[in-house]
Amino acid sequence: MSDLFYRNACSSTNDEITEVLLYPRSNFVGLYTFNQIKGRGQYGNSWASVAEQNLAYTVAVKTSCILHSDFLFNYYTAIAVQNYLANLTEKIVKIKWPNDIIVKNKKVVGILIEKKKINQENYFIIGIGINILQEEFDEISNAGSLLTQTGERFNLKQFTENLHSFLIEKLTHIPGDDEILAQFNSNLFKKDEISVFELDKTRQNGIIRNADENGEIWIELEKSGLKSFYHKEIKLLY
Ligand SMILES: Nc1ncnc2c1ncn2[C@@H]1O[C@H](COP(=O)(O)OP(=O)(O)OP(=O)(O)O)[C@@H](O)[C@H]1O
Ligand SMILES: O=C(O)CCCC[C@@H]1SC[C@@H]2NC(=O)N[C@@H]21
Repeated sequence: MSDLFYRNACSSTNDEITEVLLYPRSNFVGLYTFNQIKGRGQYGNSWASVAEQNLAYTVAVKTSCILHSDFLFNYYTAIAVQNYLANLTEKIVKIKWPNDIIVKNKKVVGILIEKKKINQENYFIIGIGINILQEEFDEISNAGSLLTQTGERFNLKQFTENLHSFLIEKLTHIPGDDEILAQFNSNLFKKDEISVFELDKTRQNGIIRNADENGEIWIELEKSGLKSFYHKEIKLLY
């Protein structure tokens, strides 16, 4: 059983879902809008949305339903969204570590997972922003939408309802840690390709090898060999 709520406008769906969860609900509660006004990204960044073009969606899941470590749960959410998009398009859909979704080299999806206690219950609050119909990304150079990257115009409401059902199915059947890691690594953006990174304010070439069970990424760097990094210790430039 699930509930999916719609609002004409929201500040942030990750914040407003708290109000929805004050009342007894099913195990998976979704809230979405096509007009998010104060979207939040990772590390306190803001998440930009153009009204009636992009989706802001949050699904809340009781943490008691989830046995995995936080970052494996993060990885699994990214896999689920990647799978959903890959089923909709022939274009290449990848996961940029740790959890951005890239379609044909542009960031189309951002995911922000937070933990909150509401009414004595602990939740994973999974916020997913998807650029769907937006055509111009003047200030965000690496961003794109499903329209710019696939040429397809998806119906916003249908897209959201199908996404919600798909995610619930995925979150109801979470595989083991090894399987999550294997699926994550097989969809990793730039895996085994020469890339340019920024590390300690300098640039160097390297090759992404794999994400591991500790939440680190292993990169073979031209100058210092194979090393592992946590998020924000190294930046993939291109
Ligand atoms: N609608 C949007 N689509 C794509 N990116 C957006 C959007 N709105 C805001 N952004 C922000 O643009 C920035 C660029 O994304 P990018 O993936 O380069 O940053 P990042 O996630 O901080 O990078 P990294 O994980 O490599 O350190 C991010 O801060 C992202 O949150
Ligand atoms: O890449 C990122 O920085 C994460 C962006 C997450 C954006 C989504 S949109 C729905 C939910 N509500 C928010 O305020 N943020 C998330």
